[in-house]
Amino acid sequence: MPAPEPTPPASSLPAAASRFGAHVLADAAARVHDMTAVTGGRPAVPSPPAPAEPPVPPLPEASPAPVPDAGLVRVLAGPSGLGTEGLRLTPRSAPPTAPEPSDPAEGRPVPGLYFHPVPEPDPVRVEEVSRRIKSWALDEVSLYPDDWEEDFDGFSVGRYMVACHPDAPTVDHLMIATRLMVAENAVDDCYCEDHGGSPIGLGERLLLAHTALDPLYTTREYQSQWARSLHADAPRRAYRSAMEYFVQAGSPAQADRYRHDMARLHMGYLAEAAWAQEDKVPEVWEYLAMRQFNNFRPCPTITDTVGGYELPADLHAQEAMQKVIALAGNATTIVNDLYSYTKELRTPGLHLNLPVVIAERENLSEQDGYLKSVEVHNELMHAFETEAASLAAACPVPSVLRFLRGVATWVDGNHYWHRTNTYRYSLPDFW
Ligand SMILES: CC(C)=CCC/C(C)=C(\C)COP(=O)(O)OP(=O)(O)O
Ligand SMILES: [Mg+2]
Repeated sequence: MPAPEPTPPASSLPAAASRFGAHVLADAAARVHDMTAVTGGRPAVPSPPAPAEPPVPPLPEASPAPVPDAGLVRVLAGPSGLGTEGLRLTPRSAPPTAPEPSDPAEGRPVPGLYFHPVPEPDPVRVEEVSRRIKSWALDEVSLYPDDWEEDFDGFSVGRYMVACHPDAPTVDHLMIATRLMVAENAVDDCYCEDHGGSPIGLGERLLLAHTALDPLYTTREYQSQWARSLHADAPRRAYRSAMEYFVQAGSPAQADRYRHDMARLHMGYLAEAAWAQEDKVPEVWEYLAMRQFNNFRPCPTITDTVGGYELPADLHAQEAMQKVIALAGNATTIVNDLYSYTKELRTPGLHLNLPVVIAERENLSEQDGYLKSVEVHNELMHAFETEAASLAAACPVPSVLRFLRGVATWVDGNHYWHRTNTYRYSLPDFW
């Protein structure tokens, strides 16, 4: 992949530097000027079995330069609520967000949900990603037995990832996200949920699988036993292989960011499992805390790797960015609670999700628990957009702006996938 063209930092950098600490922004600006350093020292795309790249039509958003397109304008536009006027960078009359899909896929949105439509994902890319991910699943990691094929296809991971990463420069970049998404779901399904999962012994399984992401370093005798264990089951094979590709494509800091996000995810799975073992329905805030960890966060936070650039670690670590990421992850995950509500009602036992927990803990009907969850989601989305707009204004470094745009696009693509995945999800009859 050719290195992206360097983009000069925005002219307001000195003003932002006075608020953020000159060293942080000076470092960031230096890295933005030297974007080739980001991809120049390592392969831009993973090298394990590298199939030939088919011709992919260039996408309108493929430019590495964070020019304010519709997605970024929306981030920068911020919310419209009381007291948010000062945070908005574009006038309230800013043009509408994303174009309406020309040939909309099926599936209706949750009534009253605050979301942004996305353009239909590029069908050429969807087909190619779908073809390659199946070949990876079957030939490289032996992910599933024959009778799971329908569920694998019904998950439509190609459509999901193409919708969430429209700025990926190549299909190889999209595959980085797609493998990880499939591996993450294999762990959830096989260790925690419908495909043989259980809360019993989950801590052990998750910890051992985590070492496929964050390797064990030990004595020679035990090192080889550990290395063999990574091939022992489908979730570990998938984590190991997907991480190998990711590490080759990203920087050490990006890999470390991902490992940290996955440790968060595994901690969230454990809290959910503990409540299942105890038959406990947590308080609503406790559920929301668990769901901030058992969360889609590891997916939007790789948007820079998939986009072929890097958000520097110090800009990723700043508190305002962490808040934006957490709010985005929480909004996307409550979207899952809403769209998967009926699927989860059908599973044995009480499957916790926000509508169920609100109804139970606040003595509401199922319908009112659901409708209140829609409001919770909408407030999270507005808070995400407010905080993103505020950060974009305060720290207008090109990689920050592009990352914020990538996270916002992921949020919208995630909603699109949930809405249109009628194989997996259906809405309750509440309206
Ligand atoms: C892709 C990824 C990081 C997933 C981690 C957690 C996860 C599986 C979700 C946030 C989705 O929630 P849930 O387990 O409820 O999924 P379904 O409702 O079964 O689709
Ligand atoms: Mg769910």
